[in-house]
This record gives sequence, structure tokens and C-alpha cells, in this order.
Amino acid sequence: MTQPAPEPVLTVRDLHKSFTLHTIDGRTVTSLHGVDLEIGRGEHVALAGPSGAGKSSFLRCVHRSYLPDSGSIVLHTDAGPVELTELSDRAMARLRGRELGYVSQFLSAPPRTAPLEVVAASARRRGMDRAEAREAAADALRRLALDEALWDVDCSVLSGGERQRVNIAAGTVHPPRLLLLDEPVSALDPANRERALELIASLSASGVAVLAVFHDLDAMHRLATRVVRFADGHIAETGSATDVLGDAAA
Ligand SMILES: Nc1ncnc2c1ncn2[C@@H]1O[C@H](COP(=O)(O)OP(=O)(O)OP(=O)(O)O)[C@@H](O)[C@H]1O
Repeated sequence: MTQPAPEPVLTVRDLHKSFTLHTIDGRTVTSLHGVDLEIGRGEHVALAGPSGAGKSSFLRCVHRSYLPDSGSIVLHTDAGPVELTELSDRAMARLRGRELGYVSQFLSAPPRTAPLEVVAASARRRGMDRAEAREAAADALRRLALDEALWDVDCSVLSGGERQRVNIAAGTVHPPRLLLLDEPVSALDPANRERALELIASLSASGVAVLAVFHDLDAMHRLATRVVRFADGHIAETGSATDVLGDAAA
């Protein structure tokens, strides 16, 4: 018996994005042309493909740190479908805070803020009150084994791997509807990488939709329910990790 398709979380249709390189000679670089993708509750879709294929551009368009040239990006919320390309910047910022988690390789924290504050602020944007948010932030940092002595230091003193754990905690605390991951574990040692991958797997199991870029084949094999291979700004292939990536690192 075939499983019913999971309830949709994100529907992307005919997405196009290009950049004009004003500082060179005004030439245009196309990063996405005609991308269609749907992701449902509890699915983990891993984006694969060579460098420059358009994976990060796609994540950034969904997060709307890049505004696409054309196409549709619909987030299915409890209040109904929302076309992200048409929201004002302000409405997008509010929706992003509430419904999207974005974990890149780098932590972007306001100056002079501490890990616990960064993670708690993220939980508050997702609707928790101050006390609940601090509690949830402490749990998230503990789960990722960030030394408690570092919870109230300025984020700028943290190592790359510590920053990355703060970033993962902020992206996943009080889990969002859709989690966007762009190389989230690249700076972690094996034990911390393992904790982070377990956390990401547990979120999918609880219904969070995940859209991820990992250059780490083992992570894709372990986590992805579907792998989508990008090539030259479009989707070249979709299937299971074994179908798309072969048996390497399986
Ligand atoms: N801000 C930008 N300005 C100009 N060109 C850009 C910008 N962002 C992406 N591009 C171009 O768009 C294309 C796709 O880049 P993108 O970063 O999406 O690829 P990727 O598949 O994520 O690559 P990688 O695996 O190396 O991170 C590349 O040719 C890149 O140079």
C-alpha cells in the first residue's frame, strides 16, 4: 500500500534567480532557472550537486535573504498558504522569526550578545514567553553540549564549533515549521557532529520539514528522506539517497 503524501509545508514553482555583476562588467549569472519542489511535514530533503549548482541560492530564496526574479514560494501555515515572494520585508521578518529556522555555517549574532540570549531570543520569536524561552534555550545548549560556562559570554569569543552549536540551537529551539540547513555541522568534531545529527533527525521525526545542504555524504544517507540533485541551477534528479548518491559513505 502506498503511503499518502505528507501534508505540504513548502511549495516552490518555477523559481528563477540571477545576479548582475555590476562591479565586473554588468554580466548576468543565473543561479536558478525553473526550480519546482514540494516538501511535506517530517520530510528531510537534502540538496546535492556540485559547487555553484544553486543549492545555497535556493535556500536563501526560501529564507528570502535573496529575492527571486520570478516564480512562487508558498509556505503552508496554520493560517493558510502564504506566498513569500509577495510579503513586505516586515511581514517576512515576522513570519521568518516564527516559522523558519535557518542554520548556516556562520553565526550571525548582534554585538555583545551571549549564547543563551541568542537562543532564547529565537524561542521568543517563535512564541514562547521570556521564562519558557530561557528554559528552552538552556535545554537546547545542554543537548548540544555547549559548556555552561560559555552561556553568558560574548559570542565573539566562541570557537567556530561553539558558534556553530549556538547557531543550531537557535535554529531548532521550539522547532519551526521549516528548518533550512546550509552546511550546519561543517565545523564540528565527531562527537558534537553526532549530537547535532541526532537532534536534526529527532526534529524530522516530530514533523518538522527540513531542507538541507550537507557536503557530507554520510549525513545525507542518514537523514534524507529524499535527495534532490541540482545541476546548473535546475533539478537534475530526485530520489532516495542511494539512488542519487550511490553507495558512497552509505
Ligand atoms: N550574491 C551573489 N552574487 C553573485 N553571484 C552569486 C551570488 N550568490 C550566488 N551566486 C552565483 O550563483 C551560482 C550558484 O551559487 P550557489 O552558492 O547557489 O551554489 P551552491 O550549489 O550552493 O555552491 P557551493 O556548494 O559551492 O556552496 C554561482 O555561480 C554563484 O557564483
